[in-house]
Amino acid sequence: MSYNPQQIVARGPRAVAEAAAEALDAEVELEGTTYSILEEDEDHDIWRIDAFPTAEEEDLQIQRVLTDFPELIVTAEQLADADWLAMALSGLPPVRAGRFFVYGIHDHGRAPVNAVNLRIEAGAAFGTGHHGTTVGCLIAYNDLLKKSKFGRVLDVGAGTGVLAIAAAKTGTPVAVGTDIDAISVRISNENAKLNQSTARFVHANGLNHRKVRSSGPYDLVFANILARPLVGLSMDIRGALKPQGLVILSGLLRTQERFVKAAYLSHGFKVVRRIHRDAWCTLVMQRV
Ligand SMILES: C[S@@+](CC[C@H](N)C(=O)[O-])C[C@H]1O[C@@H](n2cnc3c(N)ncnc32)[C@H](O)[C@@H]1O
Repeated sequence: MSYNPQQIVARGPRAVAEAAAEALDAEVELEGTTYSILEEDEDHDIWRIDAFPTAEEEDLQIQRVLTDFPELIVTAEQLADADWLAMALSGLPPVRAGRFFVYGIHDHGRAPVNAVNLRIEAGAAFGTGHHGTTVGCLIAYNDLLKKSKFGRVLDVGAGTGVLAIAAAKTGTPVAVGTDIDAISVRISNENAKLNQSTARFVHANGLNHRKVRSSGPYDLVFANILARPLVGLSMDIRGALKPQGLVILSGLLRTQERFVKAAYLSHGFKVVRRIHRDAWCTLVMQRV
């Protein structure tokens, strides 16, 4: 029987929600699972995890991990088929991160005149700007832009394309993105057109594509994936960067910061900055 997609929501205090997020991340079988952790109610210390399983086994495994945290109140809602993720995200508010304002169709008309407006439709791709990792990348990039311009930017694991589109909309003439997921590549290219940006996306595992090689070397690489693939890609990212080039790494939990940092330090990078957001860490590192 086919699986009816559900949205699993778990609410509780920050420390418990963060511990549960770490437990989800530690499950190898859940490596590809889409979930987010956000502060819902600051006054009452209520944080929430939203998880979007796509198969029965994944659903059961998420629920099993969450039962180890009895302080969390867990609910599950049945979602309609097809564009279930877009539907789940359609009620989300727009996000402001530095100069960037990320919004969906439902907030068309609310885009401020003094912001770099990024209209991002999620469909089945990750990266509406609501996740701590995406926000971390946008904030890091926003601050780098105060001092530098980036002629060539690569976005590894583009999702909706939000980061490469942000680069193209802030003066980067060459912005290229890759994703291992063909649907994300299609959505990213659609979002690039929607935003009248020159960013272009190709289907690739990591940096392994002719267009990635021919468009480099890069001044800046974004890589918002997960800790283990980030470590695996560290040599390729170094090879794609110009000397003194920067990489913005995200997708790692705070608890994984040391592991990822060590790999990049050993390949000739230095730490420029780190940003903590929710349970997540964003690292800015420079090729030395
Ligand atoms: C956490 S999302 C980030 C999306 C977007 N860049 C953002 O910041 O919101 C990670 C994306 O990386 C892609 N991905 C995972 N492993 C990859 C790999 N080895 N090569 C390319 N893309 C990969 C996933 O398909 C997913 O779309």
